[in-house]
Amino acid sequence: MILDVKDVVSKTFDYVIIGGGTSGLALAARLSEDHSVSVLVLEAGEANLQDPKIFTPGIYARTLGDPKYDWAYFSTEQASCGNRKLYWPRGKGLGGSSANNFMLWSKPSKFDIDAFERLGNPGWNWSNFDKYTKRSEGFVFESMNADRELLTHDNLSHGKGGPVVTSYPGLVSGIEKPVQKAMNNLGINIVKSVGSGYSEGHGACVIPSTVDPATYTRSYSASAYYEPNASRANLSVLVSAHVAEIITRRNSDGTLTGTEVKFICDGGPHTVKVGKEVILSAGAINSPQILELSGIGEKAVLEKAGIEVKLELPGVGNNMQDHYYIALSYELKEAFYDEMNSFDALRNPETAKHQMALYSEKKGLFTMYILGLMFAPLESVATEAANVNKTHLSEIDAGIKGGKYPPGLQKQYEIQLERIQKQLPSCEILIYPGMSAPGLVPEPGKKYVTLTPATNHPFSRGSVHITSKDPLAAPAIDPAAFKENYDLAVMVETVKFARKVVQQEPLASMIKGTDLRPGPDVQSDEDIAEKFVKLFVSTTFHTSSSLSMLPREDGGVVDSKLKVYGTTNIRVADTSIIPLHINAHTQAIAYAIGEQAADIIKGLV
Ligand SMILES: Cc1cc2nc3c(=O)[nH]c(=O)nc-3n(C[C@H](O)[C@H](O)[C@H](O)COP(=O)(O)OP(=O)(O)OC[C@H]3O[C@@H](n4cnc5c(N)ncnc54)[C@H](O)[C@@H]3O)c2cc1C
Repeated sequence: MILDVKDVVSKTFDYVIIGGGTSGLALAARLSEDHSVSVLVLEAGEANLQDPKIFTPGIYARTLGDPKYDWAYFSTEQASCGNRKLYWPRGKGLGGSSANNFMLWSKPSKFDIDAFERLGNPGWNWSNFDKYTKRSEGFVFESMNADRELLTHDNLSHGKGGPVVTSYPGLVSGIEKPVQKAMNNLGINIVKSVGSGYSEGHGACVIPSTVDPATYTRSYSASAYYEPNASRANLSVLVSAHVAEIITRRNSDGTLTGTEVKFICDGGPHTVKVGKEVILSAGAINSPQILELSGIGEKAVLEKAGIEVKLELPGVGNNMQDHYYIALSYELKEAFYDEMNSFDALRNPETAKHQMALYSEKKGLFTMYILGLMFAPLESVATEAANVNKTHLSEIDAGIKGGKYPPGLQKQYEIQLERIQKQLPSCEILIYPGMSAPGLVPEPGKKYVTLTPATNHPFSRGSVHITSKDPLAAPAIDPAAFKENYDLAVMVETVKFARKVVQQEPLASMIKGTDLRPGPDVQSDEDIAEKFVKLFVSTTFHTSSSLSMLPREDGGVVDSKLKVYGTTNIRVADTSIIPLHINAHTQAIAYAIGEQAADIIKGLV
């Protein structure tokens, strides 16, 4: 149940979970299945339960930038992105980023998950990942979905009984098939599903979203893991409780034990006592921030911020990775308006009102969500792949041979080079039915389609660190996007491929003119990089790895039991533990991490 601050202050809870987000609530629900233990979740945001802004597909983006739902961070100035500060949304409130994400449910390739184990983490492999994602997923194949030729799925790659409901949309836009066919003309396979983990799953596909088709509302960690268990006497939640620090005791062997958690609520600082463990699930931006505020991290960072160094752990806040995307929007020809549904219509208040009335009958545009994706290796999208590899991977190779990289990073790079050699997918294109290019405004009455090229396996590594001892101050997020030239080159090639796709039939005949941005004048690789990618690229919001699960000597922060090195009872369970990024969107893995963490803490694995 949701408690009042006075019911929490100075009390003891066996497990104190910091952050009621995607992984945090999955973990809280599983731990509280054991009625003999008490679990407290401290969430900085509000409860926001049963909030139409969160649960209505079609208007989910409206929570972005609103401080009630979004931390709305910005990165530091990025030299390789036109000196821009990139907007960096993170979900705030119960559900965390599962409450404001775009709801796509995607799973990576087996190779990417098995890489976790190869990097020194026993038990973090495909077979366990598959087990835990299936434990969280409740896939529903809704028979009312008409287009069975498009809406393929691989029954075996979905969980059926889990609390997070996934489904295909009630209304399909109609643009996916022409795009798939256009991609197919360029040699991309149309595949039944990419969820099985095996590399043959590459290609153009459709994927489900976390929407319950019984109501066409978002299924997210608050509705799936918290609300059904809210009446458990041993599951307590305090919202609007901003955690400032984990208070620790030093043991005779030099290790630290978390004894209390300090948080700010109702204007004042308070503490709660830790009975057994404290688990950080504040996400890839805020979990490192809280560790640093607690005196655990890189010495220089802590000292600069005026924080006493209690435990030197240089990996904290480093090795941060992300995916990046850019949008190419196209106007559709009027002749195709009748057969194409696009989100653009919802910008008209009258149409939105009409569609909302249809939504109450589970019909119309509010039951439509993003569906089409493509995952492919560089070789499938770029005729220039061999050149790109030769030019830019030789820089990485030379760095490895010259001992430029620390040993932990070198091991990650060796795996990344191997996956490139095996031609595993790292380029992605998402099909958005409508205009979705930041800063571009659609003309009323018109319909658009947007292709969003994205890159999944950057060599660049960023960081997130505190710059002050004020727990309410935003940390400095430095993604170091395109620090490695290879990452920029892959993005440029994926953009070029997307442009080729729209020149293929049957899509070509449906498109009016060229991309609205960057437009026909921007053609050379250099121009695409300088005048488009660097100026308009965005995070895909899949920030990871800022508290990497790796051996300590490889820059790791947590071990394979998710325990922070040098501590006896502080763990991390969220996407910050991912040691090497994956070729999938990250909510499925965030749930799987919460599930696996619960089994670890319960001593089941
Ligand atoms: C806009 C957006 C769109 C996305 N779209 C998709 C998508 O379509 N598909 C997909 O698979 N993935 C998507 N993602 C990514 C995915 O949602 C996230 O990777 C995942 O949800 C992160 O889970 P987490 O548990 O690590 O963190 P979160 O879910 O972000 O949880 C962290 C929680 O900790 C709380 N917190 C932070 N600091 C404190 C503090 N000091 N004290 C107390 N509480 C604190 C936060 O408020 C939050 O509730 C998207 C993400 C965003 C932001």
